[in-house]
Amino acid sequence: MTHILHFIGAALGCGTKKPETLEGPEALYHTPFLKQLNNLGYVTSWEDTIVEHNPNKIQAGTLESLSVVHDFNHRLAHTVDDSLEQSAFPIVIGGDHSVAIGTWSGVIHHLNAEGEFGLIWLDAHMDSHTPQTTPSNCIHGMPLATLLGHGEEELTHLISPKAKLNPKHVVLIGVRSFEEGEQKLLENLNVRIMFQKEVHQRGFQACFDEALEIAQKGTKGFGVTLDLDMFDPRFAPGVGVPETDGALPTETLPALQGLIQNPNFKAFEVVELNPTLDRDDITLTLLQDIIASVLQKS
Ligand SMILES: NC(=[NH2+])NCCC[C@H](N)C(=O)O
Repeated sequence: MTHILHFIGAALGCGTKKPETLEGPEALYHTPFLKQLNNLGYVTSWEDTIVEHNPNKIQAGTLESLSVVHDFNHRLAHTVDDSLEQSAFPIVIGGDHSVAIGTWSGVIHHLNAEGEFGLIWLDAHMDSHTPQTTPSNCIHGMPLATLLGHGEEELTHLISPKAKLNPKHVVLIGVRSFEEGEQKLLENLNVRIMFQKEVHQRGFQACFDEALEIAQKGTKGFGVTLDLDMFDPRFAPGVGVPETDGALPTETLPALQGLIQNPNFKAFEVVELNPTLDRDDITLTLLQDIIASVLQKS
């Protein structure tokens, strides 16, 4: 199967107190990575970069930035939808993790799969706060709750007035930092959470295999959203909210290898690259290695 890959930059930073995540897509854009993928037999294009519109200079990492995040995600969702309409495979490059609201709302809307889409959330955090439970007021701590239908209607009802995800098709892997409010929400919803401790015990491959089952059973397709802070900070220093004792690339990348060949896999997203915090492009290089693994044909 020939895949047309659409890279979509999601240059958003106002969901976090360290808004330089909006420089993430640009950092990848300026590497020869896409050219190298064309040599691998892919038809690749950098489709678009969605940029943040913040005319009133609202401070990043506050609840007031909700309108900026809404406007941004509305445009992102339509871009992702268009991409799928052209039978391409969207690869979204963030941006802070609140871009997930736009990416997955767009994919799910396109597939007409509200409540019938699987999402694998690879992250050190749960990102499942609502404006009522958030300790930081940062919207990048809320995207999963939003997609599950909890939070401000402006975001939960993006594109269509329905919850995008059914908790039974969602799984988190790598969690090791969270607060009570978000934990309660996910536990009440019975979402499968694989804490990093479980990953250490069972190995990433076994966890990911189980996640694939959960995300594909009874769904119209699935996606993967990967927050670079899932990794141990030694391997991904360029993120805003690093957490020690994270995943190892040597264990994670082989499990993602060739995922593109699964016909149920509809889109991929990598978020939270903050180039100003990176060292020697370690995180930028890891991001490319991750995508290359997913795209590796056997
Ligand atoms: N996408 C992220 N890096 N999220 C980190 C969230 C950290 C913390 N739980 C908060 O709500 O502020």
